[in-house]
Amino acid sequence: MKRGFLNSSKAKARTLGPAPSGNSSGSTTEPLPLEPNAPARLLEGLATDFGFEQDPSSPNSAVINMRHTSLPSNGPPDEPVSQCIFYPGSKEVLTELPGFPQPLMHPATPTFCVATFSGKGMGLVSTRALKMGDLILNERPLLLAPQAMPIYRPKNCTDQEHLQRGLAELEKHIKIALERMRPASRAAYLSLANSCKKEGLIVGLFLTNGLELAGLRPGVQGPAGNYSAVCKDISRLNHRQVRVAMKNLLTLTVLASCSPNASTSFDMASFSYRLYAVRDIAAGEELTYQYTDVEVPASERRKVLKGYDFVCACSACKDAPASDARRATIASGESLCRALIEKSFADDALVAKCRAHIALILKEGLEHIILHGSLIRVLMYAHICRSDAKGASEWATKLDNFRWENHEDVRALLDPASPAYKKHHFWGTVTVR
Ligand SMILES: C[S@@+](CC[C@H](N)C(=O)[O-])C[C@H]1O[C@@H](n2cnc3c(N)ncnc32)[C@H](O)[C@@H]1O
Repeated sequence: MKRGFLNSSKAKARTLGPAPSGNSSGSTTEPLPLEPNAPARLLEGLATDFGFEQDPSSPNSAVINMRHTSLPSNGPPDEPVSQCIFYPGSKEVLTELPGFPQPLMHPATPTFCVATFSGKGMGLVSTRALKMGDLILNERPLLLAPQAMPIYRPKNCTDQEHLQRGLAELEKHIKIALERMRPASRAAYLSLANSCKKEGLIVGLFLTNGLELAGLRPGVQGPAGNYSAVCKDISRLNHRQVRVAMKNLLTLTVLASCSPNASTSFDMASFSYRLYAVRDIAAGEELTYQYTDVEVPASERRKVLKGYDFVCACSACKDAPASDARRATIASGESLCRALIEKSFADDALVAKCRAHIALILKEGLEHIILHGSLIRVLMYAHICRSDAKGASEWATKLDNFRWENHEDVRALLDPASPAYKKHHFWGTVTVR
């Protein structure tokens, strides 16, 4: 999953993109009656599903038959049913997964609560100390919808008109999804923050609170296949953290950050987001999430965050020249990984540079970025190549904590005495002088 909430209004306009060719159609289907809050129905599986008929009298509406689907869980009756507005084929991507939908997995003891923050509205706060890699929560979306509705674009339609039509189409579909929601889910959706008031309540809430989800539209890469998911709790995550006084543990202090302390992964099999701590988090710390690419300069981040109607006052934004320089160096780290791989991990100077790069990443509070995991991986290999199981297992342990990322399974390498080391194809390939 690509991280980040929806981008700025400008970027949203772009995601409406060129309209696919084909027949035009509209949503003529009457909304289904509200789903009764009946557990028995939940267990019937994928209970309700309907497509949209073509409407030749409405040539400017959707050109693809979107499918409204309720995705119930196989878990306890109070687990939310997700209302989904699918492109054709997306539902099948999910339902063909073994055991779909698999149950959610929850932390053994509660990890967070919702609190109100001055100037930021509500947010999430840790209620206990968390370690890097700890699961904070696992949540199924209230609503999943395309980031932008595929609509027909007449020849002389301006960008602005096209955007407005797309948003109107999106609103039409979200209204149907809201009518199909259980009352508690609908109330949760409607209680979220709206920083896109110009777009109206229904769409504004979607744009403010959606998390991008890619890879669910068969055969389509990029924005035209992307969805956005709105969740009850994860959508409450703010972008910059503050520390709140909790049980007299901490005083109120504004901490750094375009440097989030939490990150998500989307698990298709349970159709849910998992939120993980990306570094150790103290009890009472606000949980934060990145809304925009944090490797770009502060001025670019500011433009995106303007779409969310706030100016980030974190230390990286405040001391932009120094932080931008460090982040530019960090962004160049991919070439370091490549160079070390090209040298078959044998170059000690490159190994030292990778370590220094990780130190810089930690200094900037960018533990969650993909590059951090990549550097740890190449260092783990460098130790395996030098027949150093102890050193390698320390990096493997760090990599194993990257639960928010899909990386190779390193569990067999956590114990330095594991026989997996001597069998590893890199074992002993570099001679230590
Ligand atoms: C996805 S919502 C986050 C939850 C929201 N605070 C609430 O009350 O539900 C995004 C909105 O939260 C607010 N927000 C998030 N991070 C912020 C920050 N660092 N400073 C000020 N406002 C922030 C902005 O209004 C933003 O549009």
